[in-house]
Amino acid sequence: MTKKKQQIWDGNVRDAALTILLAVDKQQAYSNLLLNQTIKKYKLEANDRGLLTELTYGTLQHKYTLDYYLEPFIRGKMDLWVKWLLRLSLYQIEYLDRVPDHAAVNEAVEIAKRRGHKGIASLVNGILRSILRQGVRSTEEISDPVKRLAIETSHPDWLVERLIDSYGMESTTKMLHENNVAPIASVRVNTTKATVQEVLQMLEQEGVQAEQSKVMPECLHLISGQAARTKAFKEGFLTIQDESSMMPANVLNPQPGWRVLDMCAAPGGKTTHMAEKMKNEGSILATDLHPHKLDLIDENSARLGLGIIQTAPVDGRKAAHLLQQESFDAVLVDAPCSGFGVMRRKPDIKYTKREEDLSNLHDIQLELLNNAVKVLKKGGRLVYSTCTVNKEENEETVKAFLTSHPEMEPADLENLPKELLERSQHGMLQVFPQDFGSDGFFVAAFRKKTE
Ligand SMILES: C[S@@+](CC[C@H](N)C(=O)[O-])C[C@H]1O[C@@H](n2cnc3c(N)ncnc32)[C@H](O)[C@@H]1O
Repeated sequence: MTKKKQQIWDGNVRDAALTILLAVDKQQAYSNLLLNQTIKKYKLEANDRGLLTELTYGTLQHKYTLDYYLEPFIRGKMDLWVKWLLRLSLYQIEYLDRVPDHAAVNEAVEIAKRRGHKGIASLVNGILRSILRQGVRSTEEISDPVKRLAIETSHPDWLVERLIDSYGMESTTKMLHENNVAPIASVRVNTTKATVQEVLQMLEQEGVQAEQSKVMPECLHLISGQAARTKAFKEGFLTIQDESSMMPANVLNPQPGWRVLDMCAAPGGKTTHMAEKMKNEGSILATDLHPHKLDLIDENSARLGLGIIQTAPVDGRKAAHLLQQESFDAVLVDAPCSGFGVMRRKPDIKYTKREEDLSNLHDIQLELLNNAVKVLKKGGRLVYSTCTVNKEENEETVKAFLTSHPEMEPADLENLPKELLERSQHGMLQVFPQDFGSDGFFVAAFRKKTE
């Protein structure tokens, strides 16, 4: 790419990042979906894709910290887009070594001129140059340690307090810092089609460097390159999935020939994993509340060559009325949740979830589990999982569930590596983002008593 073209694209990337940030704020749009759409629409090349992702996630991830830095330099009201432009520019100045400060300021001024007028450009220029001269204030000025941690890591106060109550200051501090670090990209090998070594070789031939995880044997960590663009992906040799999300299928441990229900299945990451574990023998009914999401499961199973998955739109809270009683050997409830374990991937969660939403989620999770029990055969295995680190949705949902279901008992978490089993207690396992660099995730296993 010529130097001139690079410069033109640089401008577009920052502008595109600003458009995404504004849509996330104003329309509560999902940052990850908008990023993917923008990358497709502008047909961005690898460098620009990387920069756009970094600018969008980085600015969102550090929003409260950036606001704390900006506050002394802003007087009076300001349009929302100008505020986001300042955050975006200050993010580059404070966190990105590869962007020279003057380039970040110049780009901001150009965008301000294009989107507004000369007056706004001069305001943006003035604020950013003052910050460059004076530097930003230290968070040491915040005397309350909870508030300081909230600002330093850019999380809402109520969430920081809640996590400290549950896990203590040390773990919470590690977790909140980890939430601002880019996740490890990982993929799951489709073991019905090839071995781990074969898929590693296929990827290498396509210029993607990867290595086998030391935790989950079917998991590869990507070192460089993009799995989604490879022939190996298109031909169904792998699925893009976080390593923690590979736990539920392993813990449920469905065997070839079983009849399995995946109650909250879309987009089918765990459904297809289970089908692979079952060597594509038996049957899986994959249901989800939202009918339009079922296509994603069908697409994924077709790509992976898995023929045992059937999809149906079912509200899990009514599953016991719609499906046959005691007809499944195993049920997976990968429940809707607050997503506090995946804030690295979806930083908007930090700012949009409200504390009052959490007990509602707990109630829905219980309803789903109540229905799962009814369709599960005696002696059958039930696994409950969430991608959150919120005790109310994890341990407390399990406790309430077991209290109201004497016919169920906690079951051993089988089929997991030693490092994970050592962390489990009473048939439950909470993984934190700082443990293995994978998502924060919770899994619990139960068995339906035979009498
Ligand atoms: C955590 S996601 C599932 C991810 C999926 N298991 C995977 O591995 O790809 C939770 C899913 O639950 C679905 N859902 C929400 N409420 C539901 C309900 N009442 N019944 C069934 N599915 C529900 C959502 O549409 C969402 O797709």
